[in-house]
Amino acid sequence: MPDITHAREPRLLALDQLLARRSVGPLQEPAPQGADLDLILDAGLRAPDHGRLKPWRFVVIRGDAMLAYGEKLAEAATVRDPVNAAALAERYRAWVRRTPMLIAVGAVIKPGNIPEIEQLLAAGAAAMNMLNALHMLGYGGMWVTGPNAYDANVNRLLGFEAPSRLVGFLTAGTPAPSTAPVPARPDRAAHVAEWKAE
Ligand SMILES: Cc1cc2nc3c(=O)[nH]c(=O)nc-3n(C[C@H](O)[C@H](O)[C@H](O)COP(=O)(O)O)c2cc1C
Repeated sequence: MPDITHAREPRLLALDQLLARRSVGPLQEPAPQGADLDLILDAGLRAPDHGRLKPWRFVVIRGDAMLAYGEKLAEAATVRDPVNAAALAERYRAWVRRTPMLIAVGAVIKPGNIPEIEQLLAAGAAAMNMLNALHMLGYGGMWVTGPNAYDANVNRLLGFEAPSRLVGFLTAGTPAPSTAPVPARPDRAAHVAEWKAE
């Protein structure tokens, strides 16, 4: 990242950080822990939430539990997709071995006036806040879903009984050296319009 600390007025430094965020695939140890991890989780808990339902639920998976979690994913794959179970099991085992930490993010859905989608969006906003916090603290991570995020057995394993559900997993760790080019950011004009009265 370019050294922008002297080029911008102080109130824009956080925004510069935000604009520089990108997802990081290859990660290495250390993963955030202690006070850093608390800050990241607290950032998640600052997400907006209609009706103050506090639907956010974060499940941290790390250390030895990562390997055990990989075995559970392998079991879930056997039920979900028996034909490809062996290949999927190997893929998930390899994935947990190279992932320093996971934060599973979901919403505990409460019945009532607040539509389910708004509770899921609140969980999504929490995920985004945590990705930004990871980046701002010098860590890296990426929001991933895939079949496990939609698998009832995996949801249940992590404490999400329908209608409560996962919105995804955040990988978390320290960015590994990478030569992959940084993708260009979207063109603002392609995504923004201004509505005007006729
Ligand atoms: C809800 C959601 C689910 C995602 N699931 C995956 C996934 O399973 N695998 C993947 O490679 N990228 C997934 N992505 C995309 C990456 O997290 C990331 O946003 C993308 O690679 C673009 O990188 P950037 O964040 O640096 O722009 C997902 C993104 C979102 C918002």
